[in-house]
Parts: sequence; structure tokens; C-alpha cells
Amino acid sequence: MIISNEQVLAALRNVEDPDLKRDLVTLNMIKDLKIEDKNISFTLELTTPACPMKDMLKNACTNAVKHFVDAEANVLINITSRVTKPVDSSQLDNIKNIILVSSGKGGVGKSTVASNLAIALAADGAKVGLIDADIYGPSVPTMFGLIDAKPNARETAAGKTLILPIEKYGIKLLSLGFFADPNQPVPWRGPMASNAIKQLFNDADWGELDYLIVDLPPGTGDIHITITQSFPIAGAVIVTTPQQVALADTRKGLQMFRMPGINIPILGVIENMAYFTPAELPDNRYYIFGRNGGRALASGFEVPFLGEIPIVQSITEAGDKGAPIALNLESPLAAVFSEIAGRVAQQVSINNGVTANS
Ligand SMILES: Nc1ncnc2c1ncn2[C@@H]1O[C@H](COP(=O)(O)OP(=O)(O)OP(=O)(O)O)[C@@H](O)[C@H]1O
Repeated sequence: MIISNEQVLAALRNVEDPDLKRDLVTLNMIKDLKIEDKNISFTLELTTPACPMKDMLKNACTNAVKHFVDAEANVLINITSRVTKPVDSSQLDNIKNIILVSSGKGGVGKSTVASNLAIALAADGAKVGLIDADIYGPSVPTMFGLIDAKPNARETAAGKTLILPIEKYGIKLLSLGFFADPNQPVPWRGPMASNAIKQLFNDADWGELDYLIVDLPPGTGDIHITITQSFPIAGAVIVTTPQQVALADTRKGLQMFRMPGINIPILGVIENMAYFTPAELPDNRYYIFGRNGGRALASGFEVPFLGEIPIVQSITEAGDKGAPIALNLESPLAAVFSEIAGRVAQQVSINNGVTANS
């Protein structure tokens, strides 16, 4: 029996993307289908290289072809991705998804999460940028070992000057800290800060990016308003710690994104410093600041809970050394950040929906 393209596609119509709730053929995710006798090969084009369901979808495709077409078929699937973008993203054409990392309270680990998420997404093959918009204490220069770095600029053919983001660990970086005197306590104020932030988006040579992560200042203030009103935002990730005081401020932060006129999709909540595990007892988890607060908060606001990160000395050490822990693929913490990054990317794809991929 000769196997036809139509038979294989009909079989693959039985495989649904659980997030987008439509089958892979309708979603236009099957490309380059080739058939030679019983050898069937095609490309499965996902909406993000960080897709947590890669293996599941690959197995489901193989099973569908074997079940509906030929049990003896030799199915070869090549996985690629084309990151989708929000439907309304007229500005900043080359930047597909701007993801805000926010917290209601300072010191909960927002910069740590933003930096490690950026590294985990890049490790999956995504093109990633990171803007450190924390006017009160930019930490990205420290976390990436770039304390004395100063970005260069270039002139376009049209005579416009563009800042060149600094590239480290495969991520394009800009921080307000690169432009301020580290010995000056609060270098940016009011409109000056807003203008400086807008320049980091508009007047920088970002090239093509799948994800631009933005490390916001803590709380809710001018910078949040400037960014959310000036640029199309794919969504916000909310970082909290388990203590009641942090959760109370996180609630306010979350509500801000839902205010009319701001209305930014919440991609989910991450609970940082969720539990402590002593090095000598790796299976023991001590919930020293309380348990499941972040999860309960996410469920109260009906947003996804994206995961918990333990409190571990090596996270601080790695950040202070200028090489965030997610770079160390031997550390179990790299897997923790990779899983969370997968869930963030998954939520972005869900919000972007099917239109962008069809
Ligand atoms: N899970 C963790 N385990 C151990 N230390 C952590 C963890 N998360 C963050 N830290 C440490 O806590 C401190 C504050 O973290 P970070 O700067 O990321 O917080 P932030 O919310 O961005 O702070 P700010 O409000 O100043 O912007 C840093 O020293 C960081 O290394």
C-alpha cells in the first residue's frame, strides 16, 4: 500500500495541542511532510523552543501515524519552533514578546528570577533580551558580571543613533545601571526615568528577539505606567515570597496589571524562596516562611501558578559572581528555572493564540 500525504495529515488531525485546543494540522504546525515507502518524515513547528510538551506531542504524532496509517511506519520528526507574537504588536516589530517580571515588594528575588528565566529561555534556543528597568537598584550589571560595562552605539543609515545592547551568555542586555554612576543613590527621577526607559526599548539595536524580559522596579509606579502604556506587552510574571507581608503587596501588584487602561495579561505567579533544603538532607524541605501562599494567591486571581524556587545559598553566590545559577546545567536549580521558563513561554503561546501561527 502506498501511503499518501492526505492519510498522514488525516492521522495527525487526531493530535491536539492541549494548550491551543486545536489539532496540529489546523494549527499549521506540520511542515515538510515527506514519504518514502514506510519512511515518513516531517517537521513539527512549535510556538516556542521552550515548549514543555515537546516530547509528549512528538510521541502522540508517532502513535497517531502508526495507529491510523501503518503500524510498521518509521516516523521521523524534526522539532523546530517559530515563536508567536501577540496580535496587537504594531510597534517594535522585531521584538515578538515583551514579558514583564514584577513584584509587589522589594527584595523578593525579581532580578534573580528575570535573569535566570532569560538564561533558561536562551538555553532552549530562543532569542532573548533583558532590560533592567529597576531605577532604585539595577542588579543586572552585577548578576551578569558587567559592573563597569558601557554599551556602544551605532549610527543608522537614516542618521539615528542606536544603543548596542551588551551580549553575555547569549542574551542581549541593557540596564539603567549601565548609564548611571554606581555611587549616586537614586540617579533616575520622574520623567527622566520614563524617558530613559523608553529609549532602552526604542533606541536600541535589539535585532530580532523572541522574548524581551523586563525586570521592573518593585511595587507599582511611574516606570510600570510608562512601560505598560508605551509598548505592547505579552504578559507579566509576578514574583512573590511566601510571607504574608509579601503576599499582601503582591496582591496589589497583581491588581495594578488588571486596572482599566493597563490591562496586561498575567502569565502567572512564581513563589521564590519557597522552602529551604539543607545540603546534607537534600530530600527534606522546610517551608520556613509558610507554605503554598503563592499557589493560593494564583488560584484566588485565577492565574497560573508557574512554580516554586527554593532558597539556596548557591543562587545568591552565583548572582553575586556574575554567572546566574541557570547557567550551571549540573545544578538541579537549572532544571527548576528551565521548567518555570517553559511554563512562562507556554502561557505566552496560549495568550497569543492560534491566529499568529496559522
Ligand atoms: N531563591 C533564592 N535563594 C537564595 N537567595 C536568593 C534567592 N532569590 C534571590 N536571592 C537573593 O536575594 C537577594 C535579592 O534578590 P534580587 O535582587 O533578585 O531581588 P529583587 O526583588 O530584584 O530586589 P529589588 O527589590 O532590590 O529589585 C539577592 O542577594 C539574591 O541573590
